[in-house]
Amino acid sequence: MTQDSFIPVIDLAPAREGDNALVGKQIHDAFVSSGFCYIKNHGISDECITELKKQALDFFHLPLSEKDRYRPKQAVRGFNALNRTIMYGADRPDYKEFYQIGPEFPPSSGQKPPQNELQGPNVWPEGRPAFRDAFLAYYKAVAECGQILLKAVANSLNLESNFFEKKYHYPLQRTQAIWYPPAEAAHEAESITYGVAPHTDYGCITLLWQDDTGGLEVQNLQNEWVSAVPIPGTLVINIGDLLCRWSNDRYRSNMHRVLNKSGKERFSIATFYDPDFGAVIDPRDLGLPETEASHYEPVTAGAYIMGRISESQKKKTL
Ligand SMILES: O=C(O)CCC(=O)C(=O)O
Ligand SMILES: [Fe+2]
Repeated sequence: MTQDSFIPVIDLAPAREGDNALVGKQIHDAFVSSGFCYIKNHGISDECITELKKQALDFFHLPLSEKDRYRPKQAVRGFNALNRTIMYGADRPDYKEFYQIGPEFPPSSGQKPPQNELQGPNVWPEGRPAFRDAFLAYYKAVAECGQILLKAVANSLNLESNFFEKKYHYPLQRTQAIWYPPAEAAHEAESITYGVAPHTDYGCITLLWQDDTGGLEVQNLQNEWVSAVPIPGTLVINIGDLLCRWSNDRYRSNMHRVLNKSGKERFSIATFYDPDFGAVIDPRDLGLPETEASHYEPVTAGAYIMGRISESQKKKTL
């Protein structure tokens, strides 16, 4: 299998027009083997991406003391400084900074979802309305792309096209602007400092925009690292452990990592597009044949993701 077919480029345009069959087939093949694909015609405008990149880089280039005013009180909001996140199983922190936003549910919306650590007010840097506008515009645009993508994923699993819609009323969407500073000193001799240490994602689906620096690597079927090279005009899509579980292990939640060897800064935007806090994830939803036992008990998306976050935090030595 060539690297190109291992992480194929899939055109989302037919699915945007409501035709999910071809995209569903391509997604099926990609998620069974690598768990990764690129999508083009994702619908997020260049202006939207460029503006968030500009605003976020302006912020990341500020002195740490200024950025640190927006350190999260809650696990999933605001600014996270260099050397403060450690991947489960890793022996040292990731060499990255990130700024994260998530679902808010303002009282004016009239919606009363369950309150928990994954939902709540976002943190915004003072005096930077353009930062907030750019982040929120991207957050909305990437959610629209996620909804279209999930219809095709439903098709790929022989489910009704609105299967995921019913589990995504108040999605646990976390979007992170991620900055990997230049890291020459981080790659001396025997010691590797990862931008992100090898891991699988926790949730269902991840939509990633990366700049042209490179550094994202994915494990192939021989457990070798292959580069997910930047392809202009695309997003990288991968599935996480929760969709692997939901698919009764049909789909692969694949190991990946970031190694910024460029000597330059790298910028990416990761969106973890996950179901409602209370959505029940049960492999039996797939209509398993009688001969196929469900590999997992039902679990709610919120309990599962919170469990994974707190497990990873227990291992923190920071
Ligand atoms: O920045 C990237 O290219 C990937 C980041 C990633 O894998 C993650 O945050 O889970
Ligand atoms: Fe990841």
